[in-house]
Amino acid sequence: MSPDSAYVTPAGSADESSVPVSPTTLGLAPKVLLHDHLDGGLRPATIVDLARESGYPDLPTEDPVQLGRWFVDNANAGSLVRYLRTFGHTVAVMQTASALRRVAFECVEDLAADGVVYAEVRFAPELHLEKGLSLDEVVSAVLAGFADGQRAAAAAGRPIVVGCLVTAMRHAARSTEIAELAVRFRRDGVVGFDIAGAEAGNPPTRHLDAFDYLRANTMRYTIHAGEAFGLPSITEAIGYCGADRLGHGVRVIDDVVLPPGADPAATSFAGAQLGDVANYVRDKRIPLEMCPSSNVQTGAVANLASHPFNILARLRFRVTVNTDNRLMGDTTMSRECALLAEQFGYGWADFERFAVNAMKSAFIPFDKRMELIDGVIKPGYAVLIG
Ligand SMILES: O=c1[nH]cnc2c1ncn2[C@@H]1O[C@H](CO)[C@@H](O)[C@H]1O
Ligand SMILES: [Zn+2]
Repeated sequence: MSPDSAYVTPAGSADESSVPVSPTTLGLAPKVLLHDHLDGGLRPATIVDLARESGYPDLPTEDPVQLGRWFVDNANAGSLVRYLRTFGHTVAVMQTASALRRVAFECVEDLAADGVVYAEVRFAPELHLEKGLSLDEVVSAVLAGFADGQRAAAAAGRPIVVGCLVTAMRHAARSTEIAELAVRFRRDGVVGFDIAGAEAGNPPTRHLDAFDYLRANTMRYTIHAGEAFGLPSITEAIGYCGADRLGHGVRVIDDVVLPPGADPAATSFAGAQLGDVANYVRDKRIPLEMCPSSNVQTGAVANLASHPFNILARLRFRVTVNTDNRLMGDTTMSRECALLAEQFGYGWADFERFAVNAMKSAFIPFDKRMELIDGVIKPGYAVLIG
């Protein structure tokens, strides 16, 4: 998509003083990102540097442009399991404190440059122990990089607040240890916990001890659910495991019956019938961390046009827009917004709602969320709406 192609905001959704919604202006809008993987967002040139430094011999190419292409091509796999294989190369070069700190710093720099004002970035500490770091050393290195990045972004006039989520891999058996790690670092920048990895065959109920521990310690958590696997995974994540948010959650649409012939890009879905699970998710305002491009890449949806984002947004589920993996999707937060604008005709009021939804759903304290909503997000969209 060319950076200059502007869309026409649908008639009636904005007045004439409004700045047009385009990839460029979306880059300026204050955005809130809740679902972004640290090991899915490296700059290709950094991977090449780190591979050279550490003697990692297995990169498919040392040309950063071709390497970036390689990740996208291989992540366009139509299957979550194949998509996840590409992480072998990024995780391989993130095995020292200095590499982790650099990747975390650059992540914050890239998000701030894209107009993200609040982000929760996640990664799985257990994957970064190959060269002898301890779990605590891994988390400390990443938090140091986030702190460096936030200082640099503020100095550059693009302030951003970043919280860290620690992820446990759902096929492994370390989730309680990782939950304890999250709680241990709660005063230092870890704001929550997550489980990720191949969904089929690894239901969230395998990790009930970890979720019990987190709740007993009043720590918040999200669960990747309803991405590669259907509604039962969502039912487990919320009903048995008590997830505060759902990573993706797209399959909640399986519990919504639309009137015959409904167009997924419509502006209203009057007459839609929600089942018990969909009602529970909507009634309890359980945030859906939706990642449009990633869902197409893994085959969770056939294409963007058939993505349930718009249906769920119009039915007033608490939808949020996210990147998942910027490297594998060759994407950014503003690009994900631009794709949605193009597909579903969203204007600034919609993007403001998605940003406020995400900010309300963040795992930082209420007063900090309100500061960002009232002090940054609302004034930012007021300028764009005109
Ligand atoms: O969309 C996803 N679904 C499930 N797991 C994922 C997704 N994206 C990344 N990871 C997994 O999370 C780990 C920690 O960041 C990554 O190493 C990858 O295996
Ligand atoms: Zn994810």
